[in-house]
Amino acid sequence: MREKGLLIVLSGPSGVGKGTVRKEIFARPHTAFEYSISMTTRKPREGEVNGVDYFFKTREEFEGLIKQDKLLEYAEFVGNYYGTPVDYVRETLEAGKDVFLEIEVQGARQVREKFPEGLFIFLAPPSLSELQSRIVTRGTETAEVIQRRMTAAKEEIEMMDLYDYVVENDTVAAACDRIGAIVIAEHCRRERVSARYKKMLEEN
Ligand SMILES: Nc1nc2c(ncn2[C@@H]2O[C@H](COP(=O)(O)OP(=O)(O)O)[C@@H](O)[C@H]2O)c(=O)[nH]1
Ligand SMILES: Nc1ncnc2c1ncn2[C@@H]1O[C@H](COP(=O)(O)OP(=O)(O)O)[C@@H](O)[C@H]1O
Repeated sequence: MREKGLLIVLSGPSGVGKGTVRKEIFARPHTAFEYSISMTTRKPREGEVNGVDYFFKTREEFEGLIKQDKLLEYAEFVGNYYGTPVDYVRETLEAGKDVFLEIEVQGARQVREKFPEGLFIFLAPPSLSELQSRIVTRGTETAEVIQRRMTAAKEEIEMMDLYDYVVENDTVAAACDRIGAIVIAEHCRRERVSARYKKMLEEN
């Protein structure tokens, strides 16, 4: 039987650089993870494409998905719903491929309950002031939303101890290198005790 893929969850406060780091990871030539595109009720930002950045949904459509149990997890974040399509994740893991989720912390906590064997990585800012300046520099939010995101960020940072690893996003390249190294190490660690090796030993 083929090994199941690894579920990799990258989370952390808004504005820490999750999207930037994720894009860089997928731009690197040797990345073999499958990115799970989320559903959201947020309006597309300039340049965002439906089915590439997100599947953009109305509130009614999103609530329909919740009722039909089509989401592995979902959360309401700063007034919008965000959620992970469960069928895509399960099918891709069953096919033996690693799935990469980039989600906020409430969602990551729900995934932890359903997939405790997942690999949970918290992306941390070098400091709170650096976090604020990244949200401001991005320029996509109003002053009021920035303030709400900063308040949320402080609570989110308190949850970092629940993760398997904390990666500081000082530079994007270094953060991506660390995440790549963690995934390689986790594969080695898990395969050491995997069913495949146990079976080989039994057969000999
Ligand atoms: N729980 C959950 N959070 C998500 C999902 N997709 C994206 N997010 C998170 O929702 C938050 C807001 O995303 P977005 O509006 O794109 O803004 P940005 O990531 O802060 O630029 C971010 O922390 C994302 O990581 C999802 O499927 N589930
Ligand atoms: N390592 C970094 N150093 C400096 N700026 C960064 C770094 N990582 C991300 N940024 C910037 O911070 C802002 C927020 O990043 P983003 O990826 O949108 O965060 P998130 O997805 O966690 O909300 C963006 O303007 C991005 O260019």
